Amino acid sequence: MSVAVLGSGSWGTAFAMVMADAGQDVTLWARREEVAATINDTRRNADYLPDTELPDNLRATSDVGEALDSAEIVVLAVPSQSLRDNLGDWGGHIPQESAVVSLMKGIELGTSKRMSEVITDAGDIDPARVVVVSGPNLAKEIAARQPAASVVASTSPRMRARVAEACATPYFRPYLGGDVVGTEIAGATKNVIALACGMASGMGMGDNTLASLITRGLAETARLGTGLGADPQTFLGLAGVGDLMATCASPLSRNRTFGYSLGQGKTLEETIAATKQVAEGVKSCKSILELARSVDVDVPIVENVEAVVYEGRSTREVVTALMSRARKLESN
Ligand SMILES: NC(=O)C1=CN([C@@H]2O[C@H](COP(=O)(O)OP(=O)(O)OC[C@H]3O[C@@H](n4cnc5c(N)ncnc54)[C@H](OP(=O)(O)O)[C@@H]3O)[C@@H](O)[C@H]2O)C=CC1
Ligand SMILES: O=C(CO)COP(=O)(O)O
Repeated sequence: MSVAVLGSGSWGTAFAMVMADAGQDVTLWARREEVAATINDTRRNADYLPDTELPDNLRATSDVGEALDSAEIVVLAVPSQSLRDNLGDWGGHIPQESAVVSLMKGIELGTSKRMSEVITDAGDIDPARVVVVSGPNLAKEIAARQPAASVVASTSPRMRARVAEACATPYFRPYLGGDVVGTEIAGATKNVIALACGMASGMGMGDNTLASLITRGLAETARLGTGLGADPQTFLGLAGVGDLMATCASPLSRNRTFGYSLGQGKTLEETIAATKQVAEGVKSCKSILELARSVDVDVPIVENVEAVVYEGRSTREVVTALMSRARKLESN
């Protein structure tokens, strides 16, 4: 199959490698010409995955028209907040019959839209063509070809089957799903919970704190998702608890690392300056909070992370705020 992957950061490159390993003919679009040239010349993405040798059936280009030409699957792997603008530039080139895959885990600022909604809006794509891939998929581990599983979700059985078939390898196992809303809410919200876990670790807190944050983080994620019409089962699966466990625990997570820096007492500005890759939760905490308020769902961990990032609250203050909330039933 002919596949275009638009975005050559950590996950775009690693997922392009997965699809090439699965036997597809893959073209990876890089916005900088020198990145495309280096990939073609050295078989490595020196900026993002320098230790990974990329297969020969993966080639790079900085010409989006060339990447998209006759693609049967178009994979989008750019930061969530730039997607709308990118689609404004690319929309006309996306082939009519292609499946359009979102790898992004974020919610758009200003509109509180999920990435599949941005794709249908800004790219003028039929929702049935959109497929979301989400799960515990830290790019560096996938690039090292360590076994992992993921959810390939779409309302269209045909489109999700096409994408799952195209990315199945001995080390990457796709599961099929129909709950696009739940899969996207799980993926975006876990980044904010990972920020909170990083903050706690940076402050020196141990495993009880992390387990409490992960468990209550899952509860508020599921509450938000079901409030938006998602299937509650999704949150117990790979895109839910699976991705939460990987991201909240791993030093490879950019969101966890960002939170850790704040927990250690670095300022927001210092932390942003030290962060070279996208940590989606930093922006999405605000859009997720707005989304939750729009459906009257309580998301206290998200709310407190947002207070640190956008309102200058200290990590100590938010620990006190979370621990002194009114008592309630665990199941509520
Ligand atoms: N990394 C991971 O482990 C995983 C990431 N994801 C999700 O995948 C998405 C992409 O993440 P990831 O690849 O890791 O991000 P990275 O930060 O590693 O790479 C971002 C990529 O987007 C490009 N880019 C940045 N700004 C723009 C813009 N305005 N227009 C077009 N391209 C732009 C960058 O180009 P340049 O190099 O020129 O700056 C780079 O190629 C995120 O939503 C993330 O949450 C999902 C699962 C796993
Ligand atoms: O989504 C991820 C793993 O599944 C990657 O998380 P980070 O963006 O925090 O690195």
